[in-house]
Order: sequence, then structure tokens, then C-alpha cells
Amino acid sequence: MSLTVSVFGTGYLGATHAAGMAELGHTVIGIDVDEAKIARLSRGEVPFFEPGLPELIRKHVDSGRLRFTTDASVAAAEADVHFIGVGTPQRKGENAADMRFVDAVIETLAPQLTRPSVILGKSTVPVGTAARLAARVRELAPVGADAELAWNPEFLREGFAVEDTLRPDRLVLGVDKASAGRAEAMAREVYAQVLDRGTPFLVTDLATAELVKVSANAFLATKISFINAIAEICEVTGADVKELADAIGYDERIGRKFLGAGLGFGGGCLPKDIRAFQARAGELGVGHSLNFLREVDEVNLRRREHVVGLAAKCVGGVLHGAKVAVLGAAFKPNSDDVRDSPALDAAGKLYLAGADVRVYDPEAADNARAVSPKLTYSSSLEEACAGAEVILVATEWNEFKQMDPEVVAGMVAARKVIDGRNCLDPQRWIDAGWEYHGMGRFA
Ligand SMILES: NC(=O)C1=CN([C@@H]2O[C@H](COP(=O)(O)OP(=O)(O)OC[C@H]3O[C@@H](n4cnc5c(N)ncnc54)[C@H](O)[C@@H]3O)[C@@H](O)[C@H]2O)C=CC1
Ligand SMILES: O=C(O)[C@H]1O[C@H](OP(=O)(O)OP(=O)(O)OC[C@H]2O[C@@H](n3ccc(=O)[nH]c3=O)[C@H](O)[C@@H]2O)[C@H](O)[C@@H](O)[C@@H]1O
Repeated sequence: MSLTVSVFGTGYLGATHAAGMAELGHTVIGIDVDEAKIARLSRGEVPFFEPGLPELIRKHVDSGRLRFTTDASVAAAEADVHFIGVGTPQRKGENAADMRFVDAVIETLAPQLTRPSVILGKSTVPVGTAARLAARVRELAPVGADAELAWNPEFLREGFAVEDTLRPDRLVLGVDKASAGRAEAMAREVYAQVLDRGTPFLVTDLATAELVKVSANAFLATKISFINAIAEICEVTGADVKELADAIGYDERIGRKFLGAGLGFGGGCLPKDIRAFQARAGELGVGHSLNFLREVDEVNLRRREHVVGLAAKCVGGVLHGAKVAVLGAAFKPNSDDVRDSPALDAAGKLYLAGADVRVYDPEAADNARAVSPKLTYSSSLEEACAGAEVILVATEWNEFKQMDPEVVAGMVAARKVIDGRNCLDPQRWIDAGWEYHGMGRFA
């Protein structure tokens, strides 16, 4: 059945979810407080880079099935179900999540509800948030609005956001067990096409759903830091972390995914989620349970220092004045997101050490310039590499993976490359006369 759906927040998650809902046949209203973003989306433009999303947004904006507004009352009046997809960033100077934006949606939306409504939270939140908000909705919603709140965490990856939204591995819905069960019925209707394909649908209590989300991200972060910790051992023993990861990854209980050693994890989610999780555990009096996540964070941040140390070694110990090309600014390829980007962080550290840094990223330069305006950005690979004494591959874009070492050799002043993502073929670069440094291999 076709429903009318609203999505609050039109960032990476919200815009993708709104387009996905339209693709599933629903009429969708995307709401954001950012007028410029809404204006662009209304013209069918996506204000960030996400493969496949512009086509989907344009298709559904043109068909009239998807529209965008800053006016929350439109959603309150028209939608059967409201998704919350606003940001939950790390609070300045603290580990905890900033809940202002999620709270603001409830404070704005709930009093305006005029008909029986279901609110489904998608943002990643500290455990206990959904129960708190469910109570607040009951307080604020006018009589007759009969509003029910449930939590439906999102697991999409940037770069694969459309695919993950339309074909998720699983759907999780945390419901208030004391409720009338309308949220579950509504979620089943909203996701009918996805469920018809046999997608696992797990209905839990509110706290479990919130914890599923942060546990999944904590596990992924831990897996990455595990292999990066092993990479540190490989670096001092001459072992090869990639071969090691292949070998342990064949064990199905371990699995090969997320065992990519390198510059470590970044982005708008993994780093802030493991910190918020620790903060919440502390508030709950069980901070000790998640002490290991502090170590996960530390191992991760050490990788950024490690590549700076390697770069210094490559230029004879003195970074001051050394020409360094940093290839990549995004936190991962196929995204223009530079939030907590290991690439940009490493570039910033090199700059602070006095290096003459040139950063090139095929998509993320504008975002990078906004957060790190002092760095010098190049508009092409050639420009960044011209005269470089060392190259750091910091984000594994295809453009970098496909570089021909013979061709790049003609651009640089010295054939020295640090493969911060283990994405190049070491032997090919060595054969072309390069000094090659990998992560946890060819150290
Ligand atoms: N980016 C991702 O890949 C994923 C993100 N998440 C979670 O989803 C949430 C959103 O993340 P992103 O989309 O990356 O953040 P984002 O920062 O890209 O987007 C958040 C959007 O919310 C808008 N907003 C703020 N207050 C608002 C309000 N009161 N009403 C309407 N809109 C408002 C902002 O203007 C912004 O456009 C976070 O909790 C995040 O942890 C979960 C899974 C994947
Ligand atoms: O909650 C979220 O927002 C999302 O966070 C991550 O998705 P995302 O941040 O888009 O990116 P990932 O693909 O998980 O990569 C995160 C970081 O880990 C790094 N990484 C990943 C894999 C690996 O083996 N090694 C490694 O260093 C990447 O380069 C990147 O910097 C999760 O994978 C999603 O399931 C989740 O929904």
C-alpha cells in the first residue's frame, strides 16, 4: 500500500532514505531546517556525493512523489509515518552525542500532529533515548493524534547508501512493548517490498534496537583496530598483515571483511558512535564494560601519526619544507564526506610539521577546504604530485588504485610512496623503481 511518509533531516541518511521511500512507492516529504539544502533538493540536486542518489532524487522529484520543505507542519498534516534522520554529532569537547537536533524534531512535530501517527527514529542515539522520546510524544501530542514512537536504526554505508537502503541485510524495529502495536504494523507496510524479498525483520524492545545499532558500529570499529594493532606488530617483525588477514579471514567465524589495515576508520559515524557509547555506558554506571573501546580509538588515531612518521623518514627526517602529495581527503572512497577523515587529519598533521602539502581528492575538495582551509588543494593528480618528494595515498579512490607507477614517476621529484590504504600493487611500484611503504607490510 502506498503511504505518505515524512523524513526529518536530509543529510546523508535522510536524503537517501527519502529517495528510497519514494522508490518503494510512497509519497515522501523531506524536511530540513537548512533552507539552502531544501532549495537544492527541490530542484533535484543532491548537496553531497553519493553514487546513484542524484538519479533517484531527480526521478522522484520530477514525478512529484518526492518533495522537500522546511515546513514541519506539512509533514504533521499529511504523513502517516514520520522518520527522524537528523544528526547526532559528538558534543564539542565531550564524548557524548549531541541530542539537540533529535529533541527539536519531537518538540516541533509532536504538538502539531492532527491524526493517528507513527514516528520511527532512524538516527543513532544513546540507549534510553527512544523511551524518553516516546514519553515526551505522549505528553506533547494533542488528544486524538494517538502518536506512537518506535526505533528503526539505519545500517547504510556511505558510497553504497542507495543499495543498502533498498536492499538492507536486515531491518530492526524497537517497539514500546506497552504500545498498541501500530508502529510495527506501519513499519511492515512501509517496508512491505523489502520484507517480501525475505529480508530478516527483527522486532525488539526500544533499548535493544538502540543497542543493536551502536554495537554493530562498535564491532566494526573494533575489527578495524584489531587488524591495525596487528599491523603494528607486523611493522616491527617484517610480517605481512594483508596475507595474515587473508589467512585468518578464511575462518568463517572471523571473516575477511573489515580487516583492511591502513589509516584506520573515520567518518561521521564510527568514531563518534564508539565515543558516545562509552559516554552512555559511563552514565549507566557500567563504563568499565566498554573500556576496550578507548583502546580501539587510540589504536585508530595512532595510524594517522604512523603515516606522518613514515613520511618524515622518507624525506630524511625533516618534514619542514618537504613537498608531500596527499592523495585523498574523504574518509573513504565514493564519498565526499570529510568528517573525522583520517586522510585530512594526516594531511593536517603533515602541514603542522611544516611540510609543503598538496591535497587532491576527486570529490571531497570543497568539503575539505571548508574544514581545513589552510591546506593547499590541487585540482588534479598531476598537480598534486608535481615535484613531490613523497606521495601518501590516503583514500583508496579508483583513480589512485589505477595509477601507473611509470607515469607518476614522471611527475615527482622522488619515487617514494606511502600506501596508507594498502590499495596499490607493491611489486609493480617497486619494479618501477619506487620506495614503497605499506601499512603492516613492506613497512
Ligand atoms: N551517514 C550515514 O551513513 C549514516 C548515518 N546514521 C545516523 O543518522 C543520523 C544522521 O546522519 P547524517 O545523515 O550523516 O547527518 P548529516 O549531518 O548529513 O544530516 C543531518 C541533517 O539534519 C538536519 N537537521 C538538523 N536539525 C533538524 C531539524 N530540527 N529538523 C529537520 N532537519 C534537521 C541538518 O540540517 C542536516 O541536513 C546520525 O544519527 C547518524 O549517526 C546512521 C547510519 C548511516
Ligand atoms: O552508522 C553509520 O553511519 C554507518 O557507519 C559505517 O558506514 P560508513 O561510515 O559509511 O563507512 P564504512 O564503510 O563502515 O567505513 C568506515 C571507515 O572505516 C575504514 N575501514 C573500513 C574497512 C576496513 O577494513 N578498514 C578501514 O579502515 C574506512 O576507510 C572508513 O574510514 C557502517 O559500516 C554502516 O553500517 C553504518 O550504518
